Amino acid sequence: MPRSSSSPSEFPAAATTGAGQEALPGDAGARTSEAWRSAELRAENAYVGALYDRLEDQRALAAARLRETHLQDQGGTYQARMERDTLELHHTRRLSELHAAEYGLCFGRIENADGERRYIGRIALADEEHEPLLTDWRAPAAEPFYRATPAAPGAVAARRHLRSKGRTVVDFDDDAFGVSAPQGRAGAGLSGEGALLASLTAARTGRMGDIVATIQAEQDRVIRSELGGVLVVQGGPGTGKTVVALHRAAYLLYTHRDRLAKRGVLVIGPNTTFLRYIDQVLPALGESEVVLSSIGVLHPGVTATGPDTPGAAAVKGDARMVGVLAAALAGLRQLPEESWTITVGRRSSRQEELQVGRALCERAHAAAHRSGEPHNLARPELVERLTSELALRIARERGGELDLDAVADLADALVDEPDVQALADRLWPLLTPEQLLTALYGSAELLAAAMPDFTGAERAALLRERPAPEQAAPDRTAQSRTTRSRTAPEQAAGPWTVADVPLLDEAAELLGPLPGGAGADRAAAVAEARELEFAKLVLEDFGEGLVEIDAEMLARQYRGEQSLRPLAERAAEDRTWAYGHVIVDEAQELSPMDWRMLTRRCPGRSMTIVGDLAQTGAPAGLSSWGEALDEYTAGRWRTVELSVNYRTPAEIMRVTEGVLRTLDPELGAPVAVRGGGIPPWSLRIPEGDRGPALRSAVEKEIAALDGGRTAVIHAPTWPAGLVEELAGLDGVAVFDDPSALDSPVVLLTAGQSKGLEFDTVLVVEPAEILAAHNRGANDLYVALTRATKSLGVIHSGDLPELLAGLEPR
Ligand SMILES: Nc1ncnc2c1ncn2[C@@H]1O[C@H](COP(=O)(O)OP(=O)(O)OP(=O)(O)O)[C@@H](O)[C@H]1O
Repeated sequence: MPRSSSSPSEFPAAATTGAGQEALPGDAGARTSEAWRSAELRAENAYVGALYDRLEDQRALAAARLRETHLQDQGGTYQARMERDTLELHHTRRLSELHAAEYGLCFGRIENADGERRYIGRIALADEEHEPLLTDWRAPAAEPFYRATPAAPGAVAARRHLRSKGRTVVDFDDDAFGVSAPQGRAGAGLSGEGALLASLTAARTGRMGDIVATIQAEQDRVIRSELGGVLVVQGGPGTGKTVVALHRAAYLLYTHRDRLAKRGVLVIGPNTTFLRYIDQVLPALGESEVVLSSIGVLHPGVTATGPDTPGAAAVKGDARMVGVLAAALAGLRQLPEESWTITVGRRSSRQEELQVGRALCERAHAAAHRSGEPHNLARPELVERLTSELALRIARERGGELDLDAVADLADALVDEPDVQALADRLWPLLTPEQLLTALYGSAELLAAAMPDFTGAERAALLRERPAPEQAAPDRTAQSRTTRSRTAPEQAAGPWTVADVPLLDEAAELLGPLPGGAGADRAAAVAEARELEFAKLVLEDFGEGLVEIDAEMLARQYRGEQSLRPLAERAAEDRTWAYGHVIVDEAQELSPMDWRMLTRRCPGRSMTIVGDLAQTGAPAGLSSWGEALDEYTAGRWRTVELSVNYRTPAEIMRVTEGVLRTLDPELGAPVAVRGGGIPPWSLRIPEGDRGPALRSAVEKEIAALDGGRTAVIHAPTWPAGLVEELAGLDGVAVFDDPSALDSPVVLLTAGQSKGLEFDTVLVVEPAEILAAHNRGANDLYVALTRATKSLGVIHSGDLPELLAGLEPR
């Protein structure tokens, strides 16, 4: 190990009592004495203080380099400007990484039997002779800090967790291994129990924090699992799936930066409130290039805001919708019964009327199909076939010798004839994804033709008789480029719902870009390729170390596209962006159509999928992982299970047992890591006019709260009046409110509470949550497992038998 108690240089020696000394934990007297702890604390503070000094030096250095880069001549050659911008980005990132390490810079150390020790922290620091002072938590050398257990200590003889306030170490816990290892929780495999419990019992802030100091061994195995293939992390509530997935993102970017930084890592969460809940974790770990998104905003240019009935969501999520969209598109490509009449040469003295028969139209269709291109890109083949046949016919009808060059010129001229364009629009309309979906939802006839395998009720669930144009969100720019297309409906069926988004994405695959749209111009693509080659040469000059800068990014910058913008922004607006790794949280909620969209974003199939099948609430959600994954990665996905619940106290988990049994008698709840001391309770309120009764019961509970965050969780079927009754209470925010998580009390449905946690949870009318839909029991299980401290259930009717374990008040 690099730094031992006899380490050189003026850097303070680490605390002197270590595993190499006989006095480790077994010598209880020595280890608990106040004097010994104070001396240890002083030594740790000296060491950590010096680490902060070193951090300051590094910051000053990075800031100076950044300043130097700024001061460089702003002119210069193309290459010089590229180099300067590249360096500027590099130094800016380094500086933000150093700033992110401020809080809890160093949080632990390990020691081997020879007394050699290694300090573990948020980043790596070395002294001026490049001797390591602090090991990055993601480095292989830090792994034993997380993995060592009393049963399998490996080379680790002692481990210490440091607890700090600001830059001061205020306390520490020692785990010692070997013969003198204490029994109890540490014997059960918990690492850094004191630090862990302090973090678990702290009041919630409405934002998830990082757990870098207290990652447990089973979680560390997930975090450091290899990059390739699909890793499924199944675990009950509170087992740390979300937080572990986020740490895995940071770990993967550190370990495989050359492969991942340029393509980025995408994290998918269930909704924007959830994304806000987790959005500070990665920046705190020094990572700003991870894209946080949800299904509802994954298709560029669309933000899902509309609601779906459970029936509509189930149909839209069905894998058969792939065929439905293709059939709907085919249904919009018209053919004449016999023939259509068009007039050409309207603007000249030589107007001619032409009959365009069905056979010619079919040949034009066939030509477009043969191109193998997506719909919009195939249209030129159709137009080519039409105009060349029509030109030939006109030439023949005009008589005289057939001049092939003249025929070709005539065909070219026909392309711009309004009637020919109108004909092409009927035969093969240019379409945006929004227009295709709007056409489908707006026509019972098209739904019937495109959905023969669905029931009448399923088709009716999609029908929107009265589209709401004022809420429509079509791509107006795209539409204006397609002014020739008149066949497609002009109204959109917005607002789009979350379940529409993968359908829009699928439609975009089928349709391809519009002429003139991004990606459609092949000449521009050639120019782009040339610039890309040049940018690659510039990056080669820099050598390694600037891997986070992408040649593509540089090339775009000099095309005037400001591509040194954060990766998150560039990726979010590019539908064809291929991420290096995709992490999906609450993955059990995703429909087959969602999976199709996501796997398109990850052609390399390097994915981490975390979820809990017992919590599936979505109508098209999963009952098994194979349902989603076999189609895309058959035989290439692996599963790990997390088994310890860090969130929910044992008393609350006992109450959930009945609900879990109804979901699946085979399912076992994760083991709660701690008891909470507050027995979960139930309160019956009078049935009659329950609005005011509920209001006053909830109000009383809120008034009795002792700080922290509280959730009031209700059924999704509640009438608006009842929601308003509670939302009107002092300090209560509703889920959709952007500042909901900052409010002391949030009112939300069981489905919305997924992934979140609160100090106190009040579940109101559990029977209604159970009855709300066919996955009501899953929703109730989610609601009951959100609390870190206390759970109360308020009900007017009889309490469901499943909740027999509650103590009536
Ligand atoms: N090793 C750990 N150290 C400290 N806190 C932890 C640790 N593991 C998990 N936690 C905390 O436990 C809580 C639950 O974690 P998380 O939300 O990631 O669980 P989950 O498995 O995603 O839960 P659910 O499926 O119920 O949404 C969080 O507050 C998290 O920070």
